[in-house]
Amino acid sequence: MEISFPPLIFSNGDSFAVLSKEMSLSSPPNVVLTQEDLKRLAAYKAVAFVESGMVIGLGTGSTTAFAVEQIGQLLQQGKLKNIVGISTSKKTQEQALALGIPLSDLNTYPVLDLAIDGADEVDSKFNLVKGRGGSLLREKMVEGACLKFVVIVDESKIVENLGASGLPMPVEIVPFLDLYFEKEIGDLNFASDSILRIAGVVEHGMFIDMATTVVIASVAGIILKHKLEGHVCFLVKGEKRCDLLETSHL
Ligand SMILES: O=C[C@H](O)[C@H](O)[C@H](O)COP(=O)(O)O
Repeated sequence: MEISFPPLIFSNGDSFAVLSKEMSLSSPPNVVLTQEDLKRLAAYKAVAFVESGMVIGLGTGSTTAFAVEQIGQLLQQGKLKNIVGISTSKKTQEQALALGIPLSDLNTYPVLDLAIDGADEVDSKFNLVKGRGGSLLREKMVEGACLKFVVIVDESKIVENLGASGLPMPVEIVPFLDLYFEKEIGDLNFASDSILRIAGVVEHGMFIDMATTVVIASVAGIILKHKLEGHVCFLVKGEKRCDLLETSHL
């Protein structure tokens, strides 16, 4: 769906400037984009993939909250119609209901058109670490059932290899346990199998080969990476440039 891009909001400390589409995108205000600004930009870009009639997986976290908010607003404005959301957490469910987004579940809709969610780490092959915000199992169930999975992150989430951040790998068990790796994770599938074999483990936070698109918001612009189509679109200060690259370069 082609929707008009919402005004870009640049913040600098306490002051915010709004760059509307009528204003020149080639000369944005001389302000620094905060991480919140970047999360919002990535989220809004992902919502452009939402079309009327779709069943949408609604992720969890501070980045996804901007996307849910935007979907709610587009529904209220009549720019989106007949959307059904499948939420991945109680928090997202509450936000979606407050915005008037109709919700359902995987029993009713076993296949979703699209899911939008944030991530804690994204590697060069679109593998993810998720769950540091406390949601993981429902995210994996919902995002494993969608045809397209758009991941929205600011540039701080990009890593060479999963585990590079040194932060805990979320593993859902009873009770909750954080699993630490001493170094970056090499063989993701081996690590996954090993963790899942531990008694009591329900699921872990590695989302291996699930994401189809990653939207990365950086101070230089928005980068769209599509895994299957094998190309990268750069949106730098509103100017769209598509470069054809081999998937292996992504
Ligand atoms: O458990 C939380 C989810 O996996 C989030 O999508 C992830 O932690 C990223 O969250 P945020 O957008 O708040 O950084």
